[in-house]
Amino acid sequence: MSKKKPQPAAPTPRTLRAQIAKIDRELLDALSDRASLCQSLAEAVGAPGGEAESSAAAVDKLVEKNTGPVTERSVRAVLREVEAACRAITTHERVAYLGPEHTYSHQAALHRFGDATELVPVGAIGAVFDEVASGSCEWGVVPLENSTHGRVTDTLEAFAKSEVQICGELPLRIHHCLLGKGKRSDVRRVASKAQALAQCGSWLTKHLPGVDTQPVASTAEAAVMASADPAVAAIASEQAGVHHGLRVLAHGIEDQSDNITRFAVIGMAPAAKTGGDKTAIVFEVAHEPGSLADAMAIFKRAKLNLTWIESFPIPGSRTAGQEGGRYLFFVEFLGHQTELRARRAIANLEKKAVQLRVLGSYPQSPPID
Ligand SMILES: O=C(O)C(=O)C[C@]1(C(=O)O)C=C[C@@H](O)C=C1
Repeated sequence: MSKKKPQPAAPTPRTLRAQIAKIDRELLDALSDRASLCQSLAEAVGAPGGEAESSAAAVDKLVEKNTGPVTERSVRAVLREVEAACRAITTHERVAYLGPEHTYSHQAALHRFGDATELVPVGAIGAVFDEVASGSCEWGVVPLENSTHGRVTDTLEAFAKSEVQICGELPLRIHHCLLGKGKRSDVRRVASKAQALAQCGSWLTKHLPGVDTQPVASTAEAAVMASADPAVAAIASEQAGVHHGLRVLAHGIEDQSDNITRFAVIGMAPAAKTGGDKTAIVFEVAHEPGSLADAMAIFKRAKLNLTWIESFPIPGSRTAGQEGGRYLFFVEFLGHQTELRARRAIANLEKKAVQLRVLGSYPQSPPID
């Protein structure tokens, strides 16, 4: 009979705790080393410019290497905070977003910039652009488009008037709740940002027929209103509900379960090329037959793959549908504006366009849960 090999003794809770404490000390040492290297880098190259976005792209790449058991979401949150904490030592950056706290824009800003960065709530999307253009904030976070309801008009309108750049994108999964102080049967009015009301349009028709809707400045603003009046329900995030002491009257009320809003990170400095970039431009073509088709043929010839196209009436240029109205076209394609194909296409389009502005090049980002 063969003798059984003696098994090594299973580690005791005490030794396991000691090993965990040792790893924690190593993590702290590594964090201090990382922060010192960031300080040296900042001294060597001067204050960081478009760097926040390439760091975000580096986090995205690193998250792909995660083999578990920690979830992708948690790994991303930890890496983002490490990044933000180290940046906060060398620079005091401010990020404007559509407030008050607990809007989806706030969530997006936290995802990209972490808790260590100063986040500045403002009352309207246009004000986010103003904060960045005036230099009061280095960055802004604005919703660009939604997978269910399409473009965010306030943002496109602001891009039509502003010189700020898109430096990054951040697609965020959006799950709406119906929130209220009382019961669902108490609800006489549903308040929210127009975008959020539209994303839940079918649900509202089916479950609250005949109840009025009220568009307000943001979903969190609606949560504030609902906290003051049981007859008002808000469509907002669960976090907004928790913050304002509201009950969740219904969960996941978005009409499409895969509801994603793509946010843009805006700033004044262009983002560096990462190799996996997109470029957004806005242009106007002459109001004559074939001019838009000619413009689009330029992208075909340059073999530039389009990822977004949107037409937008120039504010104040005419009455809707009437002859003589002027339109802006927002186009996004794969590639960085410094690459030869993109440079050629932009130069050719500039010759045909009445006006053209490159909104920016930025790293492609995967959706965040
Ligand atoms: O009101 C908010 O919470 C916002 O951040 C704005 C906004 C938007 O206008 O698109 C952002 C994401 C959601 O799609 C709904 C609302």
